Amino acid sequence: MNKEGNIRIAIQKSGRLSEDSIALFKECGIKLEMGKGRLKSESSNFQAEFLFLRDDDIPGYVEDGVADLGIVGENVLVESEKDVIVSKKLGFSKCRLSIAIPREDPFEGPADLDGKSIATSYPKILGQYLSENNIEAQIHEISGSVEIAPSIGLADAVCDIVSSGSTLLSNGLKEVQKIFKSEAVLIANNNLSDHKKALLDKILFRINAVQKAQDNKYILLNAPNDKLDEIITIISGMKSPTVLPLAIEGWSSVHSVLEEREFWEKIEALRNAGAEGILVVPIEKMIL
Ligand SMILES: Nc1ncnc2c1ncn2[C@@H]1O[C@H](COP(=O)(O)OP(=O)(O)OP(=O)(O)O)[C@@H](O)[C@H]1O
Ligand SMILES: O=P(O)(O)OC[C@H]1O[C@H](OP(=O)(O)OP(=O)(O)O)[C@H](O)[C@@H]1O
Ligand SMILES: [Mg+2]
Repeated sequence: MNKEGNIRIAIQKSGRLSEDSIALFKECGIKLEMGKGRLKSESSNFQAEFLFLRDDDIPGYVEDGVADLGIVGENVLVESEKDVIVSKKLGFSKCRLSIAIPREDPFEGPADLDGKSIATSYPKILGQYLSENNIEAQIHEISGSVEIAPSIGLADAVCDIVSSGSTLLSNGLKEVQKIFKSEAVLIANNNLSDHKKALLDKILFRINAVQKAQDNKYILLNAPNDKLDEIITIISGMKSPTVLPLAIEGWSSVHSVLEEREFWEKIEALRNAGAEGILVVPIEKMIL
């Protein structure tokens, strides 16, 4: 394999993004070895080299071209103010940045934050929110364990990552304002060579197939032949459903693809239309 031709991909070494980033490349059929303490690894079956880094460093490395691609949370990307291309939203590590205050404090609206101090690791995103809403608050930048700040008298409020809300709850805080929605994104350097652009396209093609498969289910069912027309309109599938005769006279087997988001409504409609023996199975890859 041509070493110069490898596309360099930066992923988080360990943390909330690591497992899903590694799983994504595996599902795309791109092998990557991870040894203990190993910070760089070349794929054995794709022209790619992986760098295992702290997530905060990834946008800068991709902007500078030290890495060609990277996976990072939108929160870290926007806070970094680096100039890179967002190639794909990846749908994992979904979270939000929110302002939270002690549970017992009253809160009528964002104007209540005027004159308050807010601890955060995201001073730029918070600063933007405050200025857009004409709130004069003091930003107190800290690098971690932000939720502790009000209880030790460091700040009146916090602005940090929230997902389930359990960290806020266990620190006596309540979420009062969501200011930014985030998920993991694949970012790319602005000046990729044509060769690397072609490798990125290959990766994106595979990611799309993996994501499409995750959003869809394969469905098999039995139906009396006089109900086929109605059933086929309910599950039209990728082109049209496959219809095969059953050994028993007057019945057919119908195979199709269903989108996860409309799954339960369609199942109900199918049952009402006379479908029986409905089987639903996951799809591993889906190429349109
Ligand atoms: N509770 C959560 N639920 C979902 N996503 C989260 C959660 N916490 C963080 N994230 C997302 O995952 C990213 C990485 O979080 P993590 O806690 O691993 O970062 P970190 O401690 O700064 O890691 P590093 O050591 O690489 O600097 C965050 O920037 C955010 O996008
Ligand atoms: O709303 P929740 O589901 O409780 O998640 C939010 C917490 O998750 C993250 O921390 P993490 O657990 O990754 O630890 P860290 O602070 O060491 O990064 C984040 O910094 C919040 O503290
Ligand atoms: Mg970090």
